[in-house]
Parts: sequence; C-alpha cells; structure tokens
Amino acid sequence: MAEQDTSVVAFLGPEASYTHQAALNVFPPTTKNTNTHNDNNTPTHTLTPHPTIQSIFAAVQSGTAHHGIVPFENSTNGSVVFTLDLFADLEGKYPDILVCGETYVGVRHCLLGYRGSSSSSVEKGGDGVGGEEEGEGEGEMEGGNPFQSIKTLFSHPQAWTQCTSFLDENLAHARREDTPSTSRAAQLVAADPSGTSAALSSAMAAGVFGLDVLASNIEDRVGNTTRFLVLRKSGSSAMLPPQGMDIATPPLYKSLITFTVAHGVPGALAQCLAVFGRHGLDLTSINTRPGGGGRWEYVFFVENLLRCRELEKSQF
Ligand SMILES: O=C(O)C(=O)Cc1ccccc1
Repeated sequence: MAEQDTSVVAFLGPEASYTHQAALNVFPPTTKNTNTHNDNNTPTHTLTPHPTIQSIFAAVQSGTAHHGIVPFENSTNGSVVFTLDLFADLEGKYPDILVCGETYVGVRHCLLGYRGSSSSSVEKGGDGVGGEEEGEGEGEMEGGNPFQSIKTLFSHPQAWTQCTSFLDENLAHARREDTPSTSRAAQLVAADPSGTSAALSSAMAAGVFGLDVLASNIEDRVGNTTRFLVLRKSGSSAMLPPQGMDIATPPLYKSLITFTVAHGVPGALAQCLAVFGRHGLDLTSINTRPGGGGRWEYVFFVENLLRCRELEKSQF
C-alpha cells in the first residue's frame, strides 16, 4: 500500500458469493468521514472479484492484491480441500502467503431460478423469500413436484453436500453442474433463457442477478456456517481494518502451521504434536492432504490457539 492508499482485497466472485459476504464482514463498505477512508477521503479498500480460489492466492503472492479472502471450513461438511491444497503449495508457487485473520458467515442456501418457468404455477402466495421451516419449498403442488421442470442445477461443490435432504427429496431428477462459486451458479442461471436451470446460492445473489427465490433455508443443518481466512503476503504492511476488542477476554492468537513428517518413522507425528502441548498451545484442528512425495504421504495442517497471557510465558 505504498504508492496508493487504497488496499485491494481479492475475493471469490462474482459479487454475492459467500466469500464476498465474508469480505464485507472484514472490510465493511466505506462511508464518508469514517476511518474506512484515508485523509483524501478516498476509500481505504476495494473489493475485487476473482474467478477461482487459486487466483486469489496468486494475486496475494504477486502483490496485485493486499489481502485475499478464502473459504477454509464448513460446519456441515468440513474442510475446503481446494484451499488446503493451495496452502500445501506442493509446487512452491505461493511461498509468501500468510493468514492474518478469520471471519464466519452463516450460510443459508436458497434455490434460485425463474418462477414463471419452473414453479410459478405452484406458488403458494408467499413472496418467495425466507421460509421458517428447514428446506421449505416456496411453491407446493398438490401431489406433484414443484421443481419438476428444473433440468439442470448449478452450484459450488461444497453446497451440494450441505443440502442433501432437500436435493434428494425435490431435485433427484436434475443434472448437477459444478461451478467455481455459488454466485457464478446464479449468474449462469440468470443467463439461461430456457428457464430450466436453477442454482443453489444465496438470497443476496437472487437480488444481484434478478432471480426468484424458489426455496429458502434448504441446508441440512441449522446453523450451517463457513469459516473464511484472510490472507496477506509476508513482509507486506497491509493492515486489517480496526476491529472491536473485548477487553474482558485476553486476545486469542491463532496459528495455522503446515508440515510433513518423515515417512515410516514410528512416532514422528506424535512427537511433532507433543511440541505444541509443551508450549501451552491448544491444538484446535488437524487436517491432512496428500503430499507430493509419494503415495500415502501427507501434508499436515495444525491450528493452535494461544491466549495473550500464555504468549508471554511461551518460549517461542
Ligand atoms: O461459492 C461461494 O459462494 C463461496 O464463497 C464458497 C462457498 C461455497 C459454499 C459454502 C460456503 C462457501
């Protein structure tokens, strides 16, 4: 951020993806005369959509973006393996990527499409938004399936396994096509004149792409939440906007560490993990992905939590 005062934030686009919503949490919309503007009153950050998670890593590594926002894990279906594989960085393309923050987004999936073509004839008077019941269809047809005319469904792979019950009950007949994001799915459906496609996406995407909400809250589990990480490049001075801090609780420091262990050495992983305990680090998650060395060799990802008090005592 040396020459220009506007920080660039890369997120998984297009607009209205859940990653966009995460980016808005961390970098809220700028308004005049707040500390989200610099002295010249220009916005301090610009959110820039990227087509893939890989492109976000590349933008942060090259310095084109000062920060990146990437999905990391979901409370229903676990780790986002695309992101883990980029952190594993088996080809050494992203050596300077660091994690400097996190944010959580409640993920309420909707079925988006054009009501006229698929379920308008079966709409039951609602406005199409926000049913109270889990997996509630906005339109219901006596004895029939209101979504029968939907032939193709678009969404991000993570979304399919967060909505299994709704899909099994209502859309088992439809062909599924993976998209790089849920908002891209909505964009594709908006551009399909046949009206026989639908997207699993957000209510925000319905507004942005002019689609109808055919069903809402269709995720399997109440409280479905995705955790996103904020990336920056090591050595950069890119700062996160100031966040409120609860002074009653000492700040928590989280770290994400990636490592491999010698293959075929008994106890090698246990020895690595014991180090964290010895230094008062609370191990909060452990993940693995295939490593580059050979079959059944792994990269490990460990997250630790440390309170400020322990940091002072720690010998790191
Ligand atoms: O596709 C999106 O909207 C994303 O931001 C990735 C994602 C997909 C499904 C759940 C949460 C995040």
